[in-house]
Amino acid sequence: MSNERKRREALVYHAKPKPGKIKVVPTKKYTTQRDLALAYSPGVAEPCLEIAKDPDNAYRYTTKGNLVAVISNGTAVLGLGDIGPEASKPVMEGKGLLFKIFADIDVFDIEVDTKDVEKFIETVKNIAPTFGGINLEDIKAPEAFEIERRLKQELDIPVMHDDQHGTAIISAAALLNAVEIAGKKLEEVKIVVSGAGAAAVSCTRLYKSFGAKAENIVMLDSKGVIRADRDNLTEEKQEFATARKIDTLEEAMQGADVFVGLSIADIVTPAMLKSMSANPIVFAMANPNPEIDYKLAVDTREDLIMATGRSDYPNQVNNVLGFPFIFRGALDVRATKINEEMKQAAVIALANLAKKPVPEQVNIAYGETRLNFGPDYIIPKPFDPRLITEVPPAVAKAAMDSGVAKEPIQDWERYEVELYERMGSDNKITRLLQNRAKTNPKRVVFAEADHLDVLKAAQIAYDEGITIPILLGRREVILELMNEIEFENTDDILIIDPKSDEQKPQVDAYAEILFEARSRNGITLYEAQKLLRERNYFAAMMVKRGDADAMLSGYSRAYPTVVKPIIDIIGLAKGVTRIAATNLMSTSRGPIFISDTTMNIEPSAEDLFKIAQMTAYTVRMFGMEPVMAMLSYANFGTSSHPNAKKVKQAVKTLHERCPDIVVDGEIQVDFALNRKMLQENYPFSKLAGLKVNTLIFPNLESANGTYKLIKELNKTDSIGPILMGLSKPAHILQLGASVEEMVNMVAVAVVDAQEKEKRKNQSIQAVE
Ligand SMILES: NC(=O)C1=CN([C@@H]2O[C@H](COP(=O)(O)OP(=O)(O)OC[C@H]3O[C@@H](n4cnc5c(N)ncnc54)[C@H](OP(=O)(O)O)[C@@H]3O)[C@@H](O)[C@H]2O)C=CC1
Ligand SMILES: CC(=O)C(=O)O
Ligand SMILES: [Mg+2]
Repeated sequence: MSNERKRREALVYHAKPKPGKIKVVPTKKYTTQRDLALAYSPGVAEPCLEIAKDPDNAYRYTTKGNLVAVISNGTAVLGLGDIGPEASKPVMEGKGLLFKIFADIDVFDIEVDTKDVEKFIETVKNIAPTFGGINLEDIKAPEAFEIERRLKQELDIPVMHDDQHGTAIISAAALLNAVEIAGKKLEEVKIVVSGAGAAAVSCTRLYKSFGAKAENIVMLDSKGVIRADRDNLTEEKQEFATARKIDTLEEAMQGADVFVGLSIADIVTPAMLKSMSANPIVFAMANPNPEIDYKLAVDTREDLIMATGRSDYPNQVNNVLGFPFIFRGALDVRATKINEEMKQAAVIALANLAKKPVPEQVNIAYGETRLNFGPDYIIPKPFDPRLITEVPPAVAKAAMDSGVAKEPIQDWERYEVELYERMGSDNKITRLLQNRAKTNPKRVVFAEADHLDVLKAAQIAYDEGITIPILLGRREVILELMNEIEFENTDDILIIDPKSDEQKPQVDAYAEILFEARSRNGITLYEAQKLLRERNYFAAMMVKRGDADAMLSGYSRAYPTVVKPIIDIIGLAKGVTRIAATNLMSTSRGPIFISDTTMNIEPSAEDLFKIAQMTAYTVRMFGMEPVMAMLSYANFGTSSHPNAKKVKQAVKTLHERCPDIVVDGEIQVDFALNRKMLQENYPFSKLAGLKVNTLIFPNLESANGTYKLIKELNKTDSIGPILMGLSKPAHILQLGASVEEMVNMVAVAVVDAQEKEKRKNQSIQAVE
């Protein structure tokens, strides 16, 4: 993708559909007059009075305990420098987003228009009562040191300058591991630190606390090596001044074991890398562009252990891995500060986590086959779901042990469950799906590629490495639209117009195949030729013949007109009598599959059994184990109506023929989703104590209505309908689907193709 396109994409992302990245969402009911009388006057006076009596009650009655201020004056924004408070807002909103998605912490971002240290401190102190913690961000050195020191001293809530300590914690964990992999000792390695600002000073201090020796460290600022005999050094720079008589980065790098970059882009040359010792460690952490380009560095030396602050290369050493989890632990024990013990505990927790076997989910999320502790994996990945249960407890425990926890944790097991459950609402399923698709991209034929949004989806999926698209439609229209959206017409992308003369030989060949298969079903060769000029028939035949791996259609046509060619040409998988569809909803309690959302109007007990079985197959395709409720208006025999009995029969068949599927019913939806209700009333159920993730509805109206209701009311992401039961991957888009929905469906089609390839000779029936 060109830099100009990346630039525009970033601007559109921030501008549309609403400007910015975060919003405030009420957490209490507010529908009735009674609710409002509690939420606001007169009811609100009661918690006010309680807090007036004892300010600590703010933690009980308000969001204070889970609210962090991300505060900046915009003087050192990433590596962009002093760009001012307004210009820093996208970064601060970004930190807010990361706090929320990784640790469920709410954030107000605050941009303060002053460079005056005293005024800044006063502002933060004045607003501190609102917050449970203060995250200082992108404030330049040396002011950052004084601001943080004073605020820590004068406030009784955790205050952390993220660029100093977040960065120090992550890079220290990475350094401990990198040194071990390089077969060296931290006490002995020669370290060059480029930058003498907030991040660099704090990182170097933490490395020293883990054993790095002052005499082995050379630090540089914009003027060169910080020598002890240099004039006008700040207190912090004096702390790291070297006695060596050298001036330049080039000289400092000779024979060095470690380079730590927290300065600006592109100041390290290949020649400098070559002059370093064997197995050198390079952390080029300037953002957004590192001190040396990742590829240039790894091409220069094979024995290099390389990390950057970026997410698009291995070893992202970025404070995103730290601040959400450090604050989570600190807030959860109401720590009055974030002290050295807590930081060191976070370092050790992170370093150790990188050495543990990586869950498959993380491999999938990063499109890796196998992440293993080693030169390309020295630190956990930010999307590792174990971070939330490993780092905050370590930080919380250190706070308790060092006496700064006002509310110590009593039950660690329960705390771990709480931490885990906080993460239910993120969109990791979409991420998982797209990344799994990327591991082995497939050729997807887009039957309606002459529609702008379909083409945009194909472009994104292609850019993301999910698919190699085959574009069906009028060639000149497709080319014009491609030009409009700067979708480069590369050699690997096929454009096919089944109606064109050029395509006639292939249409005729496909028609022969259809004619041969269907001539005894009343189809003539002429009719077959006519059908094959129709794009859905053509696309389906491409998949059938293996000229494409999957097809996608339905954006501009009614469902039945797309289903028919798919069934006619591709046909059902072995053992399947009817196809069905499931929708994956991303809900606040985690992902939920809903079936059958589009195909079977009034399924029989046998149909319900098959729908459940096919859905279980699809759930597993997403790397999850199904925990399935067979829904009804009745619970376990409370009604003898045939509708309830039908579900009961389907459950019986499932229990008999598919003992590997965790499934039960007939059950009402609230009992299925509310673990407490289920446990209290039906403790014998196979679902008791489990988190249901799959709902099989008794008929089409209820399943279809429910998924659309959830989607519209909650504005939840929905992936699907995912067609189940076909012999080859074909998926149907919702009429007028959004580009985002279509990209997800491309990923579904690709993953489906990967799975079908894997199980080539197995049919769904084989699991019976
Ligand atoms: N990966 C990560 O997680 C993080 C990365 N960073 C990155 O670190 C960098 C610094 O951030 P921060 O410490 O907050 O900013 P500061 O403004 O506090 O410090 C910047 C430092 O860089 C020095 N510098 C500027 N030019 C050069 C040069 N040519 N050679 C050597 N040093 C130079 C400055 O020198 P002088 O003192 O002379 O002005 C100053 O010491 C940024 O690029 C930022 O994106 C920061 C935090 C986290
Ligand atoms: C990552 C970060 O905080 C920075 O680059 O400033
Ligand atoms: Mg920063």
